[in-house]
Amino acid sequence: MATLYGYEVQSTNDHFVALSGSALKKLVGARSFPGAVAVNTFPILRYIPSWMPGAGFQRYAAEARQLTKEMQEVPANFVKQNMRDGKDSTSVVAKLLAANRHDEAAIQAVAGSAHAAGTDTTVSSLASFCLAMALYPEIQKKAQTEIDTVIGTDRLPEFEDRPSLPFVEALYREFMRWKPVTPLGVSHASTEDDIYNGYFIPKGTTVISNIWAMTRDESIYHEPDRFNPDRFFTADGKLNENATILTFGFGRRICPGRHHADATIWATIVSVLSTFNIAKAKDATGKEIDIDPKYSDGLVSQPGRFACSITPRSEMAKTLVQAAADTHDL
Ligand code: HEM
Repeated sequence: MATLYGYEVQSTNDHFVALSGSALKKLVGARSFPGAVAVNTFPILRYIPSWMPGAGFQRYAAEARQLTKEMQEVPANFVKQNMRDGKDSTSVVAKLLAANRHDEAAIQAVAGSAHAAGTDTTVSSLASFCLAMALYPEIQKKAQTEIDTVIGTDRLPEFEDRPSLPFVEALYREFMRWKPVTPLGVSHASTEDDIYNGYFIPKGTTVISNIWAMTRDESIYHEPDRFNPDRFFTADGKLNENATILTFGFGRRICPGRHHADATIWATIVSVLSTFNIAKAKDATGKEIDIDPKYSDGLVSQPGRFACSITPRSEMAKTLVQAAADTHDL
């Protein structure tokens, strides 16, 4: 929201977040997947009137359309007001509006799709990171030891530190593999007849990339359900060449926001690892609460809610976090 609209999200009860949350629930939920609703397979069904039994998809689509429209318009209006007040010239939408080279509907759609594509996906990957850290404390400790050794404990990590933190890098690759955010990618249709591995694929066929299966390929990932960053190291302890994050998709339509996501997610995990401990939460008797959240179906798969405890690693860590919050007026 800050990059696109120059808007700093409130930590609770944020109006814009609530609005985009309602739209995204419809856009990336289970019904959004090809084949999940009969009309996707039999397009003629779209002529069924919305009042007929079995035409729930019509009402779903109408609600999704309305929410998507609001999700695009409301933050764009916020930018326009800020520009009139002389408060915003640096957000993506402000720059595009000021350049006056595209019509406003296109600008709203570009910002809306970047926001829609980048929000739940990033949140899902960070939730899987927290889950992995709570479930595998020894791996968390190893990453923290690397950070403490390379950076020390008296400053927060910077992007320039990234090449010096190979274990954090492997940890990032591993949770993006372990729980792929988009298990079945985004479907496409073939634009012409094709033959692949002896299979005839007629023009117009829906093609689904099974990212889930790729991340579970035992010939590459031994015991694929185990969270194990060490699988990304060579025998002599160097990061291996397997740096492709499959969950960003492939080819011409690969996620264009992947560099933004990669930077955001890396910066978040390295900052959290350097300053906080993530652990299983405890019940009133002090016993650890087991966690094994169910992941949602749909275009974007997210873990259900789970309890965990997030505590500062030290007094110095508290000071660093407070100083960063003060600098950014949070
Ligand atoms: C963990 C984070 C993310 C994941 C896992 C992810 C994944 C994906 C995938 C699988 C696709 C479809 C690729 C294909 O068709 O093969 C996609 C498309 C897209 N992503 Fe991302 N994405 C993420 C973050 C972002 C961010 C932060 C942005 C924007 C800043 C973004 C913008 C887009 C857009 C606009 C498309 C549509 C591209 C097109 O249709 O040509 N994504 N993403």
